[in-house]
Amino acid sequence: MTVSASIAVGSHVWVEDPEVAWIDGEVVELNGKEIEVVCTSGKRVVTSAANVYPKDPEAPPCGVDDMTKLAYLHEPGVLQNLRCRYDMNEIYTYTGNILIAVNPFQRLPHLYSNHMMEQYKGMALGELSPHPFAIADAAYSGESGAGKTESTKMLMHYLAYMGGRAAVEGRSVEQKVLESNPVLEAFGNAKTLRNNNSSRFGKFVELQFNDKGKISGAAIRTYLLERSRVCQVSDPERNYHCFYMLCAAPAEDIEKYKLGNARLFHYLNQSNCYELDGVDDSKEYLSTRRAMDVVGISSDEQDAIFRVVAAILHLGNIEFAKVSDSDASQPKDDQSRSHLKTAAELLMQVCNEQSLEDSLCKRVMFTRDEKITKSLDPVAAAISRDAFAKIIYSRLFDWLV
Ligand SMILES: Nc1ncnc2c1ncn2[C@@H]1O[C@H](COP(=O)(O)OP(=O)(O)OP(=O)(O)O)[C@@H](O)[C@H]1O
Repeated sequence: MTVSASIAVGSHVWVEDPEVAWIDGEVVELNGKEIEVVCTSGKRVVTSAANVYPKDPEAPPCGVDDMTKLAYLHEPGVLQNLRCRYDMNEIYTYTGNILIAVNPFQRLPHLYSNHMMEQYKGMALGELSPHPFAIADAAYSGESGAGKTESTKMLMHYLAYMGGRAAVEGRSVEQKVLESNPVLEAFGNAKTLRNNNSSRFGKFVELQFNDKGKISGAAIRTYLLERSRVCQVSDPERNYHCFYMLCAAPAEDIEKYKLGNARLFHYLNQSNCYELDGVDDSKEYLSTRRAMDVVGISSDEQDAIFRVVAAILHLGNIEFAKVSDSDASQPKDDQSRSHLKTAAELLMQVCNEQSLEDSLCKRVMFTRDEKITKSLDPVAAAISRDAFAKIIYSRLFDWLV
């Protein structure tokens, strides 16, 4: 940056110095393109006007915590600011929302205590002194719909592009890695008030590279899937995408899983939202199946996955009624019985119809020397049904991951 036009006798400037990088001084003489500066060190320097930078005489002596507050954002200005702060053990400085750290070459434990974490929790960037906790907090608390998931996918695409083409049989590793996204989204994402494709779980993705810099695999860890959504959806949100996809599957699959219109299922019809703008669930079903093929989920496994999804929808439609003259409950009518039978069939080996009914309508307690079976009333049976649906969905999700 050349600012020679604004330089006059008396101007405060920065002059390059072979020993200390930049030294400040006052212009005492202008001589064509050459200027003479008396430095604060006492040294007199004659240099080209093009080689000096203006110095802000009003810059605060302790520096500023955000470089964007500097009058001049040039190299000597930036370095001077970092130095003033460093001299006061202020090793962190912002430039907008970028954090600059200067190595203090000493331990500063007071900066990283639990008390500090407590302070930064939920604070907007810039409200407190510059700190890595503030950056971590901003990254951690990116609002729903801010673009975390999409940005992660772009990053994965780029890294896969840079480190792609590892030679393996069949599909390339990077394709498998990338196609894991739509599979997880089908089962872990849902429409919320703020985001039509909101991730309802936390995710940590580790891409692994071999010694030639090619992608060799990925490890994905997920945290805390929102389970309550499986049984409870508030208008105008939706349950997890996979339920709607399966209800929009081709006719032979609908028949196989004994499904139908999403509006028929209690776990879906608590909200009036069934479709998403610009999304065709029948196409999404097929593309999720394709992504599962790419990831390496066999067709038997895919069938088992969707049987569990369908079984959950049938479970949700089982209503309970009181057995006359007792506290016990049973499926309310033929329709509920039929859903119970279908759920048991879809879950196959896991349970038969009677044991499924018992598990929903009774509670078994073990004491030291006996087993006590207690009948549940219809309200408690419905709670136990929902708990069962949530647990099998979250186990399915964990298995998929
Ligand atoms: N870079 C982008 N290009 C195009 N669309 C985007 C981009 N980032 C976000 N979007 C749109 O915004 C929506 C929300 O983004 P995204 O799902 O990434 O948010 P998020 O921060 O992960 O939210 P949540 O915490 O709810 O999962 C996306 O479904 C997409 O439609």
